[in-house]
Amino acid sequence: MSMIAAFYGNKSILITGATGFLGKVLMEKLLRTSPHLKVIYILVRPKAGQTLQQRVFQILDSKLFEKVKESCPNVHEKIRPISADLDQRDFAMGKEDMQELLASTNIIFHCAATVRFDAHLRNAVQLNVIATQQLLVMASQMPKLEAFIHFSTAFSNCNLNQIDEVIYPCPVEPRKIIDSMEWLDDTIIEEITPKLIRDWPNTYTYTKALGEMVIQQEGGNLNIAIIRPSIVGPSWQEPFPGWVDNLNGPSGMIIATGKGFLRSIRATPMAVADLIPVDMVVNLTLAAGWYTAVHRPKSLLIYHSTTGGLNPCKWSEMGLQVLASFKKIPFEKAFRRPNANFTTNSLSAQYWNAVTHRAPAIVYDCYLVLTGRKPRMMKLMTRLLKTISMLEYFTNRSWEWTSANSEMLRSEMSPEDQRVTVLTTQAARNRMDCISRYCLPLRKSLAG
Ligand SMILES: CCCCCCCCCCCCCCCCCCCCCCCCCC(=O)SCCNC(=O)CCNC(=O)[C@H](O)C(C)(C)COP(=O)(O)OP(=O)(O)OC[C@H]1O[C@@H](n2cnc3c(N)ncnc32)[C@H](O)[C@@H]1OP(=O)(O)O
Ligand SMILES: NC(=O)C1=CN([C@@H]2O[C@H](COP(=O)(O)OP(=O)(O)OC[C@H]3O[C@@H](n4cnc5c(N)ncnc54)[C@H](OP(=O)(O)O)[C@@H]3O)[C@@H](O)[C@H]2O)C=CC1
Repeated sequence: MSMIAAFYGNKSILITGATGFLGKVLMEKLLRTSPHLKVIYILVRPKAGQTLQQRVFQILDSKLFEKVKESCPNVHEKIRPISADLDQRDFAMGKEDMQELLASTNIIFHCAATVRFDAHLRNAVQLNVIATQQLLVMASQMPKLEAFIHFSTAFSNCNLNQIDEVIYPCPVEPRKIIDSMEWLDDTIIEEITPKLIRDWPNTYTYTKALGEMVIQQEGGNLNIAIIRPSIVGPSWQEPFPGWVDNLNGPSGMIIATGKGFLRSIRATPMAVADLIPVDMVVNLTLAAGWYTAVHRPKSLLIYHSTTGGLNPCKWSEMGLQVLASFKKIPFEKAFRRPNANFTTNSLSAQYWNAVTHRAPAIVYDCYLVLTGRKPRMMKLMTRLLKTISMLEYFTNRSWEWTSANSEMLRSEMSPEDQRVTVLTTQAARNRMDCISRYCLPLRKSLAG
């Protein structure tokens, strides 16, 4: 039997961000492979008029959980949602809930974060730094805690080119940033944000770097590991190939290409597109949780969940795959026939934006107005161009991530675990497979 799966049997596990993309896949895999685990506590906030229970029910009712429900029909009983808002002091949690968590938790997976690139620095600091700090305080009061696994990103140090599995210091101490957020007003924070974040491209990557420093400085004697995935894409194998449910990263751009909205993007064709399927990230996470708890490494270990260093895939390869896939199976009701190119300088990008994005949108909106309908294409294009401009930083650079810890982890796994738990290394060998799978699930789940 898998030692990792057996390890999680009989454990009480706390997951933050379980309603998010990675958190859901993590929860599913735990329930499917370790059906004897005691309980999974998930910190959930009510949202969009839905109660906690409605949110959890909707997640468990989704296709992602079909397989686990076959093998574990009482899956609802294993999940204990706890009302919590990570933006609030003590997470606005009830006293009894807090006491239960403190007394019972064996493993923490901290996935919650704001992943928006345009988040206000105050919000990004609150969730990606202060909430992490608060969770560490909680963890230090948990007598049964065996491991604390924190999700960061491979891009937390994207201001560097060569990134090792270590924590790099930030120019300003996290504590100083946290303190300043208390007395500075929003407008001043907006004004000083570019100066604070320096050569980080956005508040997301910057606050993830600060979050790592907080973990290092305030982790105390806790058994901690940090997972740094690169660009997380649809599942490769588990629970079935091609699951994805959001438009983050390349997904939204691929849909926009398939629908004929996106005709050009500023990208360096030879730059590496470091994509990692979500199930590989989850496999690495569960293995790291097991290793951290059982082997109790002397220092905090960081695991890169990346593919580029092993078998790099270029944006040009990805682009060709995407176009070939849409040629084979096109979207219904596309705006235009999918056809796109990469531009490499900002002048030609501006030209293509005017000619292939804005001009057709204006013409189409005029047509809508003339036929008595509401114009909408220019609004959509403006949003798309804003998103492209935020992603450009990542499509025009390459990074090298080392992966010694991930390789060490694999060598520590039992032969059975090595067989059933596909980590980054093998995923990289099948990268084209992962990429071509991007299009089909997106079409199925998001097109409309
Ligand atoms: C030579 C060959 C040539 C071949 C050529 C081929 C060429 C072409 C082929 C294409 C190839 C591929 C190239 C890909 C490049 C991508 C690079 C990715 C790099 C990523 C690096 C990531 C590194 C870090 C990884 C990490 O570490 S963590 C995760 C990273 N974090 C993110 O990825 C969040 C980013 N995003 C945001 O930060 C926010 O998106 C923001 C941007 C602020 C906007 O924000 P805003 O304008 O407000 O818009 P949204 O809120 O997004 O959307 C508002 C509403 O529109 C909806 N909608 C959004 N899109 C779409 C859509 N398309 N279609 C329909 N609906 C949509 C949405 O559903 C929502 O609907 P509603 O809910 O309102 O009903
Ligand atoms: N996706 C990717 O490409 C990558 C992700 N990562 C990291 O992985 C982790 C998970 O990312 P991903 O799943 O994609 O992100 P999602 O945006 O899909 O999920 C974020 C989760 O955090 C929760 N959350 C946000 N704010 C609060 C709050 N105030 N109180 C309680 N919960 C909150 C969300 O809850 P709600 O549903 O209520 O909004 C959601 O469950 C993050 O730490 C991210 O930095 C790293 C590299 C790449």
